[in-house]
Amino acid sequence: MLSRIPLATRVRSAPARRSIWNATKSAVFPAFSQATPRTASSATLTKPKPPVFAELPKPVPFTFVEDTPIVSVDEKKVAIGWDTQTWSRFHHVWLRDHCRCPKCFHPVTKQRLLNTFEIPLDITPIHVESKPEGMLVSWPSTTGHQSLYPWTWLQENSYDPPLRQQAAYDNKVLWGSKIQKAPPTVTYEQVMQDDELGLFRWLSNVDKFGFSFVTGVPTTLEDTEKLSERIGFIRETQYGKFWDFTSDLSRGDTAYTTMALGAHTDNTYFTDPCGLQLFHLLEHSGGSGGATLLVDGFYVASILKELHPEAYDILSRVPVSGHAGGEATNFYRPAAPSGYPVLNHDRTSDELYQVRWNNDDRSAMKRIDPALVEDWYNAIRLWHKGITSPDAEYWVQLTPGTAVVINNHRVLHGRSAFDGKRRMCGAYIGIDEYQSKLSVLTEKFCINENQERSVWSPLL
Ligand SMILES: C[N+](C)(C)CCCC[C@H](N)C(=O)O
Ligand SMILES: O=C(O)CCC(=O)C(=O)O
Repeated sequence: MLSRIPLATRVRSAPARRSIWNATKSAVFPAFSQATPRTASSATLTKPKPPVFAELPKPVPFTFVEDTPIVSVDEKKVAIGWDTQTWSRFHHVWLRDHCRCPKCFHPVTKQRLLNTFEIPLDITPIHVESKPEGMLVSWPSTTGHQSLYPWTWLQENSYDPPLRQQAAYDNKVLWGSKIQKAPPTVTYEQVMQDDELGLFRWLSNVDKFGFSFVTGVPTTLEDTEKLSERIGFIRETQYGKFWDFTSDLSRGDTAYTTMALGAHTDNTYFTDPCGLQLFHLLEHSGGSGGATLLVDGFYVASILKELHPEAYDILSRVPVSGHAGGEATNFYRPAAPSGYPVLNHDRTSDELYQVRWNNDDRSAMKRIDPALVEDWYNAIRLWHKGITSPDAEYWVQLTPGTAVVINNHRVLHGRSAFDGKRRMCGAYIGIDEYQSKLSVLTEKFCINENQERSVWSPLL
């Protein structure tokens, strides 16, 4: 029974997650069997519920040291003993390059002033001292250069070993169709408040769940545009800046028809697909359908990784290109001639950070390795079964006054076919603008409590 799965499975370490899925693998994932794709009519349509606050992100506490740590120096590195089991090692050249005294690091612009390339690769400290406020390093120099590194900063930036792999405020929660019971929601009034706490709750929802509703939005283009701009400036594209669209094929895209659109992410034809996508249904009269579909791509990917690791690997390796070619005056395709994989991972942490999937906009696979063609088609078939499974699909009927913002790098969206007059407005926001606003609000409410950004900020 699906009900045995917690509403939203907090992403913890893989073993913990695996134990949840192993226990219910057969019961939970008919998705990868012969599930028949559903339309909104076979789904239980719901309307967004009253506000559900995701608790604000709590910083992962540093392992504060009882007394000042032990430091020891060899010819290449400084070793710091946090406790008898935990040590970090920092190369001398790395430490010198990361000095943040006002001569080496601009205190206002937070930019490096030091000339990295004048640091001798074999530089070695004259003296290293463990002090209550941090590690004090004295360097060979005519001016007696000293660097003081705070202990929390050294823990944050420890790379050998990484001590804080997971970003201190990364609290992603993967979800399936059961999210419908308590979808992340804030109110327009909260979001528009001057103190920005409501805005932080909204973006914390998006950071955690990949989407969030906003209820009580005035049903006007102007107010919806203002709501979008609370996050950051709107990204203008070939579809315009703030869009107001309907099924008139005014643009060369099936979004401007009454057709159903399967779960997809937008802009797979851009090198940098938009980060957030806001939708606000202004009107739907004289017809039915047009329900909105949301699917957590990270959730489906983690199940695929569990059940079909070989398919997950193919989707993570084989690049796919896309195009927007429906208008004579423009033609879009990504900078990488082969495109980008469906599943994209951070190069060092291997964390999945972006899903790119729109089978309608996919271009001819003319650069695919012939040896991978059959495996790739098998892999996308498994992916399709996952994103169209009853376990993953969350269908919701938007109504005027409730907007939804979606992280287009994680959550796929779609809609059921419709008839009648349907008018949707919304906007794209770049992923960097979204993450910048979230970082600033995290600093304000979780790190600095409205203080000025320190040169030792964990964000730098
Ligand atoms: C959102 N708006 C209606 C303006 C444009 C929709 C573009 C849809 C396009 N096929 C894509 O997947 O990016
Ligand atoms: O019309 C809708 O509800 C969504 C359209 C869509 O998927 C898009 O614009 O990308």
